[in-house]
Amino acid sequence: MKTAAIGPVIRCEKLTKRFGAFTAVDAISFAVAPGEIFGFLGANGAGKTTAMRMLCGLLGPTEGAASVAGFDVFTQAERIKQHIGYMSQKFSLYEDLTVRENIRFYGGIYGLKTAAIREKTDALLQRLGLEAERNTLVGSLPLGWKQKLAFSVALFHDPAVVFLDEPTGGVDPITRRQFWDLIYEAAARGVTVFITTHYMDEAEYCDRVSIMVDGKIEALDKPAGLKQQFGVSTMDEVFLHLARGAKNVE
Ligand SMILES: Nc1ncnc2c1ncn2[C@@H]1O[C@H](COP(=O)(O)OP(=O)(O)OP(=O)(O)O)[C@@H](O)[C@H]1O
Repeated sequence: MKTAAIGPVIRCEKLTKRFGAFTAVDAISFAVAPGEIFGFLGANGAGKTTAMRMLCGLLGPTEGAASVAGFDVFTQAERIKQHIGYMSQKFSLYEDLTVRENIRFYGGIYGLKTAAIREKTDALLQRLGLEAERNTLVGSLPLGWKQKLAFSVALFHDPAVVFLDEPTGGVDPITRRQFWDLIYEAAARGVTVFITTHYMDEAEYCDRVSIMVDGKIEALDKPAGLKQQFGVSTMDEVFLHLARGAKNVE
């Protein structure tokens, strides 16, 4: 289900969220192109999850404007939910269901027909190299495999955009790199990828990276551009440079 909209798939203009007197997301503006891999970085408490929840149609903004896949976050939140995939830190696969049962369950939730689910399941298992594990309980899979499966399930209904909230927590850089092969494949098919991460190796893999500090976007560019801007050689240093001045660190 791709959007017919031409131009940015995600667009924010001074998007703001206040909780009482506290401004968690402070007038952020940016646009993300179709097929782009957009890294959304910031220290704990910077406001990333709040911003992401607004873009997913899960939390009403206070002010500003934003659209995702051509739908308005204020008035068309339900339409947004149909056109996005979402993978949270604690991805929502059922540990006590098998690989195949999980895929069938989510395919059903996304409204796919049984025949389509069967066909797509076979293709998915083949792509992930999990054919032999189709009847294995998800709870007994290694964490890296669960993450890959959760990502694939988030893409099962062919969304225009996939939001990934720290999708690779707790695995080693090699397993993260394998996960990123799947991200690149999805982006090459035109899926827009919006990803939060605390791993700077992952920041390097993004097309562009924004860095949020105390609710504001303090920097946004390609990784090479950010390093040049701050006169440093790693994304770690860029991040430390910006996050050091933060007030709302949790
Ligand atoms: N429902 C809420 N009510 C009041 N304050 C909130 C609420 N949700 C978030 N906040 C505050 O907003 C700020 C931003 O939180 P948010 O979870 O968006 O940060 P984050 O950048 O995603 O951090 P993390 O990396 O830890 O997930 C924090 O200070 C948090 O305490």
